Amino acid sequence: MSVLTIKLPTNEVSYELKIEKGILNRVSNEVSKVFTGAKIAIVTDETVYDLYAKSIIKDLEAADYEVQCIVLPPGEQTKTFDSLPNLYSAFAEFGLTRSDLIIALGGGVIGDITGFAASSYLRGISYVQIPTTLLAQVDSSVGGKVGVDLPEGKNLVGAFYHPLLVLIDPLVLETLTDSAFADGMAEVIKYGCIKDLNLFHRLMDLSSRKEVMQHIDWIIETCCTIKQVIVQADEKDLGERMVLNFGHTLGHAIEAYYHYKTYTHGQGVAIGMVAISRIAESKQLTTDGTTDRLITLLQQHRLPTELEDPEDYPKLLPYIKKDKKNIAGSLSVIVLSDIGNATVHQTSLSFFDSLDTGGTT
Ligand SMILES: NC(=O)c1ccc[n+]([C@@H]2O[C@H](COP(=O)([O-])OP(=O)(O)OC[C@H]3O[C@@H](n4cnc5c(N)ncnc54)[C@H](O)[C@@H]3O)[C@@H](O)[C@H]2O)c1
Ligand SMILES: O=C(O)C(=O)C[C@@H](O)[C@H](O)[C@H](O)COP(=O)(O)O
Ligand SMILES: [Zn+2]
Repeated sequence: MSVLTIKLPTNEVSYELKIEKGILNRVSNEVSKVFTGAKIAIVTDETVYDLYAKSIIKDLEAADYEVQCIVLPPGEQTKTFDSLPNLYSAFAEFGLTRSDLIIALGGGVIGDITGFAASSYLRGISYVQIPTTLLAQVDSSVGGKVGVDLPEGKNLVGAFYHPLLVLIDPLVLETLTDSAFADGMAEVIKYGCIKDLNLFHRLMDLSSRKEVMQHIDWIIETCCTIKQVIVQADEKDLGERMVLNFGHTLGHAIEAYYHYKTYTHGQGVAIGMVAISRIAESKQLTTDGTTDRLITLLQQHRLPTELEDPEDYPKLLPYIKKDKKNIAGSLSVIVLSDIGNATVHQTSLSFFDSLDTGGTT
């Protein structure tokens, strides 16, 4: 088992990320080390419920916890404000108190909405993340960003609220669809781009999902370690943490413009990383050839690199304006100086003037 400890000096929060094949068989044992209450509400989606929730419920009940499972529809459409009242009511009907626990069992959608519900129910109740997608295991379950989407923009309502514990079982990745697996690879590739040339090179040597899975423990640990270091240095996203948003200014705009139906988060980020790199390269902010290297790697891992309809690029501008990194008229965009090195670049909307061609001038 690999254990990473996230320590946040600002408010003395500290929690462990445990990565181990088969750890899902011992949830009650791991939970009992950090939680002494009686009731546990599990929030999951229909797909994950059928695959994994039933045995976890059995295990927790056998350990004498009183368990209630709340099952939401799968997909990004669930990560909205409208899903919250049902969640809060289910917690209240179950009689969940501040000494009880919520478990988020699922991908990033379940982790984000459940974490937000946990942050606000009774003004804050403890929760545990059990991420079941690659994306959630390398990114969304770590670092405490929780929230929901609005039609106006992605993650526009949320909080920083850290879990008590994160349990990562790489075995559950076997049941992901190829598309969901590729979504996670978009964030893995992002880590290589922003911080780790060695990771980028290793990913170039892996061309199939099977090959990636042969190195999955190392990949998850490497990504989580990068995120751990960044989050510890800048928990509230005021500086260095913004590099984790590489590709997201456009990615989030893409998701919102298509009403969270056409492109997944991973796909949006993949297309966003390419477009921003093209623009930055044309402005000599990024080393020549970087975008081509990125495109090759993304395609190798079955990710899109362009919008299907290039005429839609300029339509993203209204959403770019609403990006959370924009403060008092100044836009922060994340650019790579080269692979492995990202910086926060202060600019204005004119940075995106060549967006009508996806960044190609
Ligand atoms: N909080 C953060 O720091 C952070 C970071 C990155 C992404 N996110 C958010 O995460 C979300 C995307 O997460 P995602 O890609 O995990 O999507 P998701 O949660 O929608 O999961 C994708 C699909 O996989 C299914 N699934 C989950 N686990 C499975 C398993 N083990 N086997 C088979 N099917 C499984 C789900 O039912 C769903 O249909 C976005 O909303 C994004 O904004 C948040
Ligand atoms: O943890 C972070 O910080 C990130 O930016 C990670 C991103 O991959 C993630 O998609 C996050 O939810 C984006 O946050 P937002 O603040 O841009 O909504
Ligand atoms: Zn992301």
